[in-house]
Amino acid sequence: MLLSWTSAQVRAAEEPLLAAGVPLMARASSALAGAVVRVLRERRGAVVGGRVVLLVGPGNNGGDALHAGAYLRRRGVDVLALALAPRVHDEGRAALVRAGGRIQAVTDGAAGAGREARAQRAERSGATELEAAVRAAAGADVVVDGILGLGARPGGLTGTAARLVTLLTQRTTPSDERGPVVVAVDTPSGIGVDDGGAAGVVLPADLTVTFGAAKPGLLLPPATHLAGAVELVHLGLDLGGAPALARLEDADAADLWPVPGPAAQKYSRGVVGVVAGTPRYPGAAVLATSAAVLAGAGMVRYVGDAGEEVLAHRPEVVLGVGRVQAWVLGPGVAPDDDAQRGRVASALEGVLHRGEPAVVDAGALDLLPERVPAHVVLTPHAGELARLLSARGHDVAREQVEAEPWRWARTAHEETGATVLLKGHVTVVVGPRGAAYAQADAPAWLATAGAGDVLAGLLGALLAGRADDAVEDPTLVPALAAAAALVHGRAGHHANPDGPLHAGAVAAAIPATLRALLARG
Ligand SMILES: NC(=O)C1=CN([C@@H]2O[C@H](COP(=O)(O)OP(=O)(O)OC[C@H]3O[C@@H](n4cnc5c(N)ncnc54)[C@H](OP(=O)(O)O)[C@@H]3O)[C@@H](O)[C@H]2O)[C@@H](O)CC1
Ligand SMILES: Nc1ncnc2c1ncn2[C@@H]1O[C@H](COP(=O)(O)OP(=O)(O)O)[C@@H](O)[C@H]1O
Ligand SMILES: [K+]
Repeated sequence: MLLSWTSAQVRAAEEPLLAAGVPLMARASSALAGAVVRVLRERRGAVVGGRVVLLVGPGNNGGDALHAGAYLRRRGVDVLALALAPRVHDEGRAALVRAGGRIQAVTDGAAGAGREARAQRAERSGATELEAAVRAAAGADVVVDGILGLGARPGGLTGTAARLVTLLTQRTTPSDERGPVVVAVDTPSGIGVDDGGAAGVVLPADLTVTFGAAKPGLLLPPATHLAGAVELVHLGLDLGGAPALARLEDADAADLWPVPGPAAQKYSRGVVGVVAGTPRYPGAAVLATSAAVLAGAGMVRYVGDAGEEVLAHRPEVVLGVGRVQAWVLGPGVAPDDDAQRGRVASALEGVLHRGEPAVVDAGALDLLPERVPAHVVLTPHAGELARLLSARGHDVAREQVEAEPWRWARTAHEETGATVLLKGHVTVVVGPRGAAYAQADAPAWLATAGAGDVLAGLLGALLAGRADDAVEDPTLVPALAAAAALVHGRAGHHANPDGPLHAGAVAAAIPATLRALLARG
């Protein structure tokens, strides 16, 4: 499991070590230098003679870059530090200079100039300086982004740093193999370290070497897409407490998946009740029931008017109401289908009285009671979440939910009590007691009609299989929801690696995906 802690949690954990004189920056910068050495070896087969440009900001993040630069210089690397702030880390600067590295102040003349003529002169020479800096960075083997880390204020890069990064990103395209490899120090500079925002311009990294612990921003969109591969350097911090945000890996999902023992029978394995689809939209009923069957439910009951189509595709499904361990409510339920909405409402009533876990999706979301227990899982996409929150007095649009998925999923959990699984390229899950997950397991090809119905059925089977545990321990529910998102994403890859997908193929890939996952886990 990949765990992340907020900047405040990381700083608090660093404090006692710094007070005890533990050389955290030396540890961080030597690990950073080690990562750059590996990149140089991979890129050019040798370290000596490699060209590294450091982008250096005003704080300790720049200090890390400068100390790493000193180390690299001693290994025979040509190191140029571009100082993008009036003052940079004193010891780091001295170490780099002692090692024979070059340091160059960069201004772009746009700030602080006095009279007009002087300002124009400064602007001209600043522009030349900036242009030369961009050329040097674009021509390097590796650019080390040490402008800002934990100390980044909201709003992103400003001033010279912003202008340099803008010009550099225009000059280099990520797919250009001749362009520099970008290694970010701790975080890509200017991201929202704790919320994954990217308010201003950010230099996309190929690799982020992060210190002490991953930060939530490295797991959340949009910043996660700017971080590249994330390498964690352990600094020996005692982080204690709960992480802010986690990401499940295959072994975690395997641990959470119920595997039948020899005494299993279909009822003990969990019955899923599915209220989905209508005669006009039977596809959602077929996909949700199929996914529940293929994910290994003991039995699937279908409730609704699309029974014929469901049976034509999945003869294993039983029609009609009966006892279930978990519900899947809402896929393909149209707003004008009073009969199916009535069935959803009565299932939800049962959920409140008897307490089974339930997945509340699509057409069931607007039938959600005011408050529900955490073993009710909402599975909206951003538009549906915006609608649900707007109906409860929050003025929020789809784009805002997409920009800050964790924040709005948290709000929806607080408003409803439900566990909230917010779908998207990164699927964010929020549950009780601060439990939160960000899963990025799916190919973008999964953004296809019906894929959400498959997720709902798959999650329903998992909740039915672990219904007692889910009710007893509500903090387990978000982990189960995250595991379902992981399996769903992996099934997308499995169904057609790197190619187009249709939802039926994703459902069909679930058994093999689970087999592979359980064999590895
Ligand atoms: N503690 C340790 O020993 C260890 C720390 N480590 C390293 O230290 C990093 C944290 O260092 P840090 O606290 O110095 O913060 P950092 O991100 O370098 O920047 C702060 C400076 O930037 C400025 N500034 C902020 N936003 C700005 C903006 N938008 N535009 C312009 N300026 C802006 C801000 O100004 P101020 O807000 O004070 O006005 C301040 O001057 C951490 O990420 C890790 O790399 C590791 O070595 C492990 C051991
Ligand atoms: N860009 C993307 N990359 C990966 N997965 C995505 C992307 N966009 C959407 N998804 C996933 O595809 C599924 C789409 O679900 P949904 O929007 O409910 O579609 P539908 O209602 O048609 O079934 C969700 O599981 C979502 O997480
Ligand atoms: K950085």
